[in-house]
Amino acid sequence: MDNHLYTVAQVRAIEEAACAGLPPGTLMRRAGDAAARFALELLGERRDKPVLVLAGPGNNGGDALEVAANLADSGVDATVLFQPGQREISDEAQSAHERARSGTVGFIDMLPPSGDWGLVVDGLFGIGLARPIEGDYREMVEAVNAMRCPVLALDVPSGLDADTGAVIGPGGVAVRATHTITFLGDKSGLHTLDGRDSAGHVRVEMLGVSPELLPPPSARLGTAELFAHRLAARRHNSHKGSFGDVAVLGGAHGMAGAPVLAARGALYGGAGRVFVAMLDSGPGYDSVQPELMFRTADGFDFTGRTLVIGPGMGDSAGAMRLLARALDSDSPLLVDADAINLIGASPDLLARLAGRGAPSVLTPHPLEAARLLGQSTGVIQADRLAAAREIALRTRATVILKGSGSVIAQPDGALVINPTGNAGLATAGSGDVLAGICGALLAQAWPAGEAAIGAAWIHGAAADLLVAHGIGPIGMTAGELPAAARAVLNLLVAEVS
Ligand SMILES: NC(=O)C1=CN([C@@H]2O[C@H](COP(=O)(O)OP(=O)(O)OC[C@H]3O[C@@H](n4cnc5c(N)ncnc54)[C@H](O)[C@@H]3O)[C@@H](O)[C@H]2O)[C@@H](O)CC1
Ligand SMILES: [K+]
Repeated sequence: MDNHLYTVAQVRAIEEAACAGLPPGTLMRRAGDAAARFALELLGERRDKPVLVLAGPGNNGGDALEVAANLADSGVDATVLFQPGQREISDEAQSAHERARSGTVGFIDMLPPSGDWGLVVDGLFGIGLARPIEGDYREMVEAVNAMRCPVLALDVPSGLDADTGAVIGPGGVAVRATHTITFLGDKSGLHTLDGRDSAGHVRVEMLGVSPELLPPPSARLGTAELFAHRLAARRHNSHKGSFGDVAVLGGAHGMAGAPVLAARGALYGGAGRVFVAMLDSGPGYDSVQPELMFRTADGFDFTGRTLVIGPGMGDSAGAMRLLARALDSDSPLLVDADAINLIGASPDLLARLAGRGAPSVLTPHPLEAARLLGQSTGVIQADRLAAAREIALRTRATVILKGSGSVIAQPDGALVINPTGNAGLATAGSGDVLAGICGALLAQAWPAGEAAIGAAWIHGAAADLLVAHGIGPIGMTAGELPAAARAVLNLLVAEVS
């Protein structure tokens, strides 16, 4: 399947199974063929420009040597900088080396100070990188990252952990590629944390391996197909009661903006009616969005309403009481921001969350996730998939761990990485809007898992739509997201109707 993600251990197992039925070197040759074709595509009209191929000490370097030989066979001026290590290279890489040497490939042993390359192919390290990149290799990576031309990474951008998306450190570096062709299965690390910046556009090349050899994926990449069956055109004969009520609970004194943004997210996400139940006295209405109904949280009836709790809620005793009441309710519940911090500090609130019967979604950013697990943010970011899964297991809730490549984890351990969105979302209030959109989907009776996957996808696609119209990423504001999310949602519904 297109959206399956595998761990490095799984890819190694796929390789082993595939190799068993093939003559030696077959997979490397296939990788070299596919990557050379991709390189030619990227060169396009600029085939007269020289291509620099960096080949490292392992089989990733072998792939690179195959690419160089293929490019030379196609008439491209290919130059290889081959940097073997202390150890002997594999037989396959040795054959690739001999092949490249026997043709018109040029070999250099250091990078020229300048070069007008049409493309750089990064074949320094793949899934076998075991420690931070240092010395000559580091200089090569830094030189590539300073170049302006397209960079095609083979399998994995050198320096990146293909499982976690972290730059392998301490003090490591990673290639920032414009494109990555990844072999024998897509990998989670290309899509979260530093993965998106390092990998660029990812193409998956299965090297002709039979689908029967593939294990169940360890995670999936989010796609609209994962929630498309929840998208339905609205019946003419419907009314506001048909699409559920959302109540945003939060808004301590001086913090009314966050719940209002969440409420707008819920309104544009299609909820029938949206309330803002303020902890402390706040605005009586939103002059930009007068459709929102303001109430005081004290005594507000939760019955039949989807609750979004936390935006701008603070950590007062009143906030804790309100949260306990929401957790004990039968309402679908989205827990965000300050409410997550309160749960992180209180085993009692955590137990109430884990014991809920109604759907629950948690939307922590890495710092909130760290508080929940009693860890540092560094530990969370070092393995975002593991952290999201652990929170989902402990809370029995669906979790959206926000950040580049948000990770959605279900209590049964299933993982999805959201592929939409851009750096414009790194702005105050964008998380509040996400919470509101997810609340709206819950209110429209989407199960928690699909609501979380759908909300993350739509929220990111809204930001992508804004960028496509020149609104961001720089200067994009959270207040611009709800209307864009509405456009995305209606486009999706039109596509499936
Ligand atoms: N796994 C597969 O099925 C296939 C793998 N292929 C390629 O082979 C790659 C994996 O090959 P390898 O296992 O040889 O791994 P790599 O080529 O990623 O690198 C491993 C080599 O680098 C050395 N090394 C690791 N970290 C280092 C560091 N920081 N500084 C210096 N040297 C370091 C190791 O000692 C070893 O020699 C894949 O990423 C892919 O590109 C392809 O040929 C196609 C098939
Ligand atoms: K690489």
